[in-house]
Amino acid sequence: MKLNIALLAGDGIGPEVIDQAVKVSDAIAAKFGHELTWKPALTGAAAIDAVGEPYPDETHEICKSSDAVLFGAIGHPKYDNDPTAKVRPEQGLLKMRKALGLFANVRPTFTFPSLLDKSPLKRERIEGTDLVFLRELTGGIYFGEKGRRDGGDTAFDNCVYTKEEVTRLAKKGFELAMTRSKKLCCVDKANVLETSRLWRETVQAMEKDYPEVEVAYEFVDAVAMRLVQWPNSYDVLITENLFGDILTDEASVISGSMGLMPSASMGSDIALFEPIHGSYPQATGLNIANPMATVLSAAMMFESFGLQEEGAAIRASVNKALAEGVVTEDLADGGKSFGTKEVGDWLAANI
Ligand SMILES: NC(=O)c1ccc[n+]([C@@H]2O[C@H](COP(=O)([O-])OP(=O)(O)OC[C@H]3O[C@@H](n4cnc5c(N)ncnc54)[C@H](O)[C@@H]3O)[C@@H](O)[C@H]2O)c1
Ligand SMILES: CC(C)[C@H](C(=O)O)[C@@H](O)C(=O)O
Ligand SMILES: [Mg+2]
Repeated sequence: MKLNIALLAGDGIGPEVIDQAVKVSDAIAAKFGHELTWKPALTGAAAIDAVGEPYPDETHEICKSSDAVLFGAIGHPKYDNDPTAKVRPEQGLLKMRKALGLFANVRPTFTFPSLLDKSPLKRERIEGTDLVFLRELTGGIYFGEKGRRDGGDTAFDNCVYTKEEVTRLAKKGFELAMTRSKKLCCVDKANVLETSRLWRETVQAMEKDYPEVEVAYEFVDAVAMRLVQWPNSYDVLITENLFGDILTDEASVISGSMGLMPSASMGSDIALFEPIHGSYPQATGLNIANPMATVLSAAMMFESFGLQEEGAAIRASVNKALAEGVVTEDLADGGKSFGTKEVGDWLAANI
């Protein structure tokens, strides 16, 4: 297969982890006879520095004309520590998601056999965990009207959802549930929020179209607790943008590290693949960041093209590295660790 992939490395550890995902993907292409063409493009703080905006038109054109996008991470402390900055790297990420129509963010949480005793949660709690969040990605409080009034002393962020936005995300959730254990959990705050009541009523109305799917409705605060208490009681979870952002970082603890969890953002045309973590600025240039979340995002990318064997080969290489202790310091428990690049080299060599 010939594939053009837009490559948005971004900031902080973004370029380091992206390099490893490219290396592993190139090893896959060589082994399985594919032709990958990488199309690098600017985003985030790096794009602001270069051209004054975090998601330039040129980057958008490159994304649109590619078969998929592989994304590292964006964000820089100079913006995090300056709440008054008007142009921010994160705006680029949000603009990109909206412009590419990436409304469904698929965030799986799973465990790795060799890491079951590395999680801060007990083995018997996490063993067998294999759940998927479908996080709504282009609506809600992230995209509602925001601003200040009263001379700047009052701030507001509106949370807005339309029935159509809920329906298209929930449809993906029901469809995914049908391919798995037919269990769907709608996570909301319908006891308080009007937008959540719209979510609940919309999902309830869709139940009749999927009679085999058992739907549970749970409040987000309770899910935050049960997720770490009984993670393997969940399978497919659908939720709005902000709840999904928070719960998926929490869920990464189950696997053992933020540096392990991949994601796919789907729309009607193009899909984007990215780790769920950020630019981890403290690690920039130190060759210590875990590249596996980005490498596994590349596995999801191959699988999205129907290339299951290719995805499986990447997952097998990651599992082997974890089992043999070829890990970055986040998983080394103070013992022997390898650099970002060395883990990437090992993964590519073991494809
Ligand atoms: N999708 C994105 O690009 C994205 C996601 C989250 C945060 N951000 C941005 O990243 C910057 C830093 O945010 P943050 O510190 O809250 O989140 P972060 O995900 O960058 O880091 C949080 C913590 O997770 C761990 N971690 C993250 N990635 C890791 C990796 N690859 N290997 C090992 N450990 C890893 C580290 O302990 C780190 O301190 C901010 O500017 C934020 O806006 C971007
Ligand atoms: C950086 C930020 C805008 C982003 C989000 O909140 O969606 C990040 O936390 C993520 O999870 O991709
Ligand atoms: Mg996040």
